[in-house]
Amino acid sequence: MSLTVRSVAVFCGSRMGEKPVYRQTAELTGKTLAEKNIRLIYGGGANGLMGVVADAVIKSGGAVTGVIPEFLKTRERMHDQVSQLIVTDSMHARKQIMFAQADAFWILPGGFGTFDETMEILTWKQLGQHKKPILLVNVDGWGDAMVAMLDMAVNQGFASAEARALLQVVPDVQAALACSIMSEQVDDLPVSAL
Ligand SMILES: Nc1ncnc2c1ncn2[C@@H]1O[C@H](COP(=O)(O)O)[C@@H](O)[C@H]1O
Repeated sequence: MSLTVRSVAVFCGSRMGEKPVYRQTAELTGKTLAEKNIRLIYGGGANGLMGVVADAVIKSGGAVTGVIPEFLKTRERMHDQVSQLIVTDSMHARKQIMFAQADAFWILPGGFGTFDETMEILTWKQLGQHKKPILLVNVDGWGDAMVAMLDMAVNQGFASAEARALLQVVPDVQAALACSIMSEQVDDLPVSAL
């Protein structure tokens, strides 16, 4: 992996959620990515927090790649202002492209789709398919239940502590940015130094 994070895939809700802080964090995420010249990779919709992140990147002059399956173009209101839009023929193709194009993954508040994306990218890492940083931005305790579930799997002997450490929980966007860069540098160390 190179020393520069060039792109971040953001997984988050296709709805706004209940708390104003979710929207504020989505806006800050987009602004931060644009200011750091980091391309946003995301699900390509204009709805919910996903749309808020994309709009904030665009407003701040950044680059956005949206990846949306054909069958979701209407339901998730395909964004028509992104720098690059990739329309896939399946959810699997969407996930694969998002995975391939991202240097790191940030998880913001969301629903079932966000849970699925998080678990898939974490389990791919557990299986040694990648070493990219995964940061769960625990906005106002939104991620507590998911973190508890992961910890329970370790406590009950279904996952290793090493696997649990493949996902980092951070309090805010600035910490996600810092950890993405730090993790990358650790990945760049020769194996003997780890
Ligand atoms: N099963 C799924 N795999 C991957 N992505 C999914 C799945 N179901 C929904 N999604 C997408 O995730 C985002 C966020 O969904 P929320 O349910 O609002 O968290 C959205 O783009 C879904 O298409």
